[in-house]
Amino acid sequence: MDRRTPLGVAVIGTGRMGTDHVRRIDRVVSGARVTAVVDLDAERAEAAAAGIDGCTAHTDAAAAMAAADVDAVLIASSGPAHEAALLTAFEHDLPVLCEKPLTPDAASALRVMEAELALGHRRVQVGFMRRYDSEYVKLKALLADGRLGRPLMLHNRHRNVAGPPFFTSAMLITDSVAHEVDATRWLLGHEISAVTVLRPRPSAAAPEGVSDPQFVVLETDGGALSDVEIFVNCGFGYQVQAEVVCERGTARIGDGHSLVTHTAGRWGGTITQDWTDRFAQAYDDEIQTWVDATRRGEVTGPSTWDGYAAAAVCEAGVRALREGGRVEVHMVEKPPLYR
Ligand SMILES: NC(=O)C1=CN([C@@H]2O[C@H](COP(=O)(O)OP(=O)(O)OC[C@H]3O[C@@H](n4cnc5c(N)ncnc54)[C@H](O)[C@@H]3O)[C@@H](O)[C@H]2O)C=CC1
Ligand SMILES: O=C1[C@@H](O)[C@H](O)[C@@H](O)[C@H](O)[C@H]1O
Repeated sequence: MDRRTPLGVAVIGTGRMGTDHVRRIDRVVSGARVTAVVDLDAERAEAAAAGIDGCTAHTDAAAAMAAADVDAVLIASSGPAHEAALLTAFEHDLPVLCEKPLTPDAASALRVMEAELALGHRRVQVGFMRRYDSEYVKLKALLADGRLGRPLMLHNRHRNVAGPPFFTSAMLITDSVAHEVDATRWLLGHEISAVTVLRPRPSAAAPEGVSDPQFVVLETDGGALSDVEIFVNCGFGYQVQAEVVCERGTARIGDGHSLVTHTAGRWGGTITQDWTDRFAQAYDDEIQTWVDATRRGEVTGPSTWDGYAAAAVCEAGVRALREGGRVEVHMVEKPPLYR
């Protein structure tokens, strides 16, 4: 595309994430503008379009994607709606940034991958934004330079203040641990081969019938272990921490010590309360990188394969949660397009 023309983006889904991405494209990143917004809830779509010059509001994603001023699509609808939006975007051969999860299960992720393979070129970047977080980027670089030796274990903690009311035990894995699944694969460069889920007694803050917290153990094909404490009703803050244990040392991120105060006989800092705060820089860099690559005619970042792999691992995790024991992950062979 002409480098002087901003990329026209249709944002599908204007709930919490979609509205934040609309703001980001409109006010933070360069080289793009929001030309259409879509939500099943017409009032939400209209509210998101209000005040943005030339932005139209729709309730039907297909109508928005057919518009002449739409060059690319950002999907931020709920997970089960992603597949239909992705397939429509492929019909128009439009580049897509799709929020995680790519789709909620491995079979639908595979259908999306097959449709992209039929196009013959990559079109999708999946919204695994931790790959753009400055702390995760530093950890990845440290592991890549080999100074600490081979990684043996990765300890992850993922805590939310309170899960949404519709969250089930399985969603702790498919919606939340999905991030650690991708971070583990990306940091270590391994595929995940088996999943075990252990459950302590539920917190009194967990809704009736929801297993929260959970302790998920991921085994990798490179012989490493990655464990994840997921606790979505911890009540006190939003914390995402990771510590890698290597042959010659350890490295840790996510302690949130950017400002520590000492006063009145106490010391301390603040804890972020949600992802829009903790990962603000990561979302900004993720969307800017997507816009820049799309304007160059390239697709970079987490691919449809990565979205499929995460879905397959999470599906094994949900089986392990329900049936107990260790469940192996089965995936199709990686197609050459994603190697
Ligand atoms: N990367 C990250 O850290 C985060 C990612 N997410 C992901 O972002 C996506 C959206 O999550 P939230 O904004 O929290 O949800 P939300 O429930 O606030 O918003 C979803 C919106 O999509 C709309 N929608 C549903 N089906 C639709 C369809 N077929 N066409 C058009 N609109 C449709 C709903 O009406 C709603 O307004 C999910 O995939 C979620 O997993 C959410 C939170 C953080
Ligand atoms: O993706 C996200 C949410 O969908 C999920 O529900 C939260 O647990 C995560 O922390 C957040 O990053």
